[in-house]
Amino acid sequence: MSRELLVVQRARKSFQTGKTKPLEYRIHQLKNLRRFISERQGDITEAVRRDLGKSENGTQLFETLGLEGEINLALEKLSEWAAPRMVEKNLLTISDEVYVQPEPLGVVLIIGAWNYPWAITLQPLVGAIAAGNAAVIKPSEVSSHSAKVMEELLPLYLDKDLYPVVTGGVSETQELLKQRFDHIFYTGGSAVGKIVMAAASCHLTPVTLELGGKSPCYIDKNCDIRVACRRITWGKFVNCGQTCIAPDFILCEPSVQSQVVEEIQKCIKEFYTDNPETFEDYGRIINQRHFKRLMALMEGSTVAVGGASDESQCYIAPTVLKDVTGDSKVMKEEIFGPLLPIITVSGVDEAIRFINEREKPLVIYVFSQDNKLIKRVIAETSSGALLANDCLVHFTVSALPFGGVGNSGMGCYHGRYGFDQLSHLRSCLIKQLKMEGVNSMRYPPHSAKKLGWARFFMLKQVNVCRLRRMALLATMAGLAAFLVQVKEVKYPNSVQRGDCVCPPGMKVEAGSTKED
Ligand SMILES: NC(=O)c1ccc[n+]([C@@H]2O[C@H](COP(=O)([O-])OP(=O)(O)OC[C@H]3O[C@@H](n4cnc5c(N)ncnc54)[C@H](O)[C@@H]3O)[C@@H](O)[C@H]2O)c1
Ligand SMILES: CCCCCCCC=O
Repeated sequence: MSRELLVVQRARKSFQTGKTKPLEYRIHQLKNLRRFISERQGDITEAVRRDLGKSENGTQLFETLGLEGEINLALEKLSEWAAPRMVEKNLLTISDEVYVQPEPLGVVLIIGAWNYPWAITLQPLVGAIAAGNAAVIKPSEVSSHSAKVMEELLPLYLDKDLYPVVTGGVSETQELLKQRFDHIFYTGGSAVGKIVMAAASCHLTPVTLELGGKSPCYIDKNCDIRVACRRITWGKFVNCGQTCIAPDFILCEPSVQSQVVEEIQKCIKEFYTDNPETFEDYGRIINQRHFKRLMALMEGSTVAVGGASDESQCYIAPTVLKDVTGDSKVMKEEIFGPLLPIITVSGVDEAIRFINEREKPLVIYVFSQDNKLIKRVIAETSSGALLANDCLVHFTVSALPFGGVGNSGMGCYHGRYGFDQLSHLRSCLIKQLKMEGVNSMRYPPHSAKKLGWARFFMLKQVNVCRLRRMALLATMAGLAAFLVQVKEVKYPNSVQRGDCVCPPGMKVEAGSTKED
């Protein structure tokens, strides 16, 4: 019996005891997860430094801050998210109890990626715990230090049977994928995404695939190019470009290309100094395989900024490539590193065409002062998300579903979306055994008359909230009418001005009510 099978069996057995059902239990585990992050911040930071060369503050900013926010939100909203959700009814079900009851799915497999090894692996876990699931956590073997710390320390805080960490590489992941799960939440590249989905299909297990792709960034020539370039430089070179939502390439008109290059060059210097290699807030490429892949991607393109590298350090300087074309090597795959190609287009029409000829990206970025142009790009393209005049920040908005579309993924999470993604939204309808007569319209023998009634009863939607509001208004109106009558009896000579009723003894003057 494999270790992976044992772990999944243990998680399922524990889940089946029903201990994750009470919200108090989930809250307790979420609080423990929060405590893990605060008490073990040092271990986390050190692991990420060793994996990706990130600084302490950088790790807090990009790995654990968002995680804390997601936990806090789940703690605050859990009772609301988990409560029955009343829905609109039709006339046929008007007297029934009709609602959606979120319920846990069972055992979830979370497969993480290496680029933000904590945020990417533990954020789905927040949703899994909140929704009342067990979860097997498989961190990426590529960020090996983070995986080790997660394996050693997380069980000190969370229930070991319900939330086990399984480390290992491809063979361990494939062994896990043979097991039966109730949901698989995978973050990583599209090629492995297909392997995951194929494996899931054997058990008809639903999947969330958080994938990547080439996210385009269009700069309108009429925008504030200096500000645009600051935000793009930040979004691209943070974590050395190893960010799923980093702007992959720039599209702009030829007339602004050199200004864009100049501004980005200034920002690189301002953010990372003249020598990013020795600057603590500029990290490293994860490993030599990716280093070599990135160096090869540059072949055939003109370096406008940067280009320096050191293989022994897995260092590649923030680099801008100019006059790149759609056929260049760097445009053949997701870059996922600190190379920023610029492709010139004749304007927004060509930019939209260029985007639509390719796979649907995780994000489209547009920098423009023209709201109509932004809305046009929204209307004429498709992507997981669209951001105008900034980069990355949508990841921090828990109220927005985070996820891809088409080749950039399926399903979404963050905040309530994470809870819903890992819940079964169960339809519940509770009817009484009374009023059987109403049902005759749907029983055989069928007739045109019965069909007419069925049309009326089934197609008429009733908004219960509106109905309640109307009932409340009617009650208030009734009450007001009653009070007026009482007053008429008590103060027969009272004066009414506008909606103010004055008892006798009060004289009404223009703009005020005065006592005699
Ligand atoms: N959408 C998002 O939220 C998001 C976040 C981070 C990264 N990404 C994407 O992830 C990609 C980078 O990650 P990666 O793919 O290099 O990560 P990776 O190599 O760490 O792989 C991800 C996971 O898949 C497993 N895996 C790898 N090969 C496998 C195989 N043959 N069979 C079964 N399992 C296998 C690994 O063990 C790992 O746990 C980029 O495309 C990036 O855009 C997306
Ligand atoms: C504030 C930005 C955080 C970015 C996290 C991106 C996750 C995908 O790689």
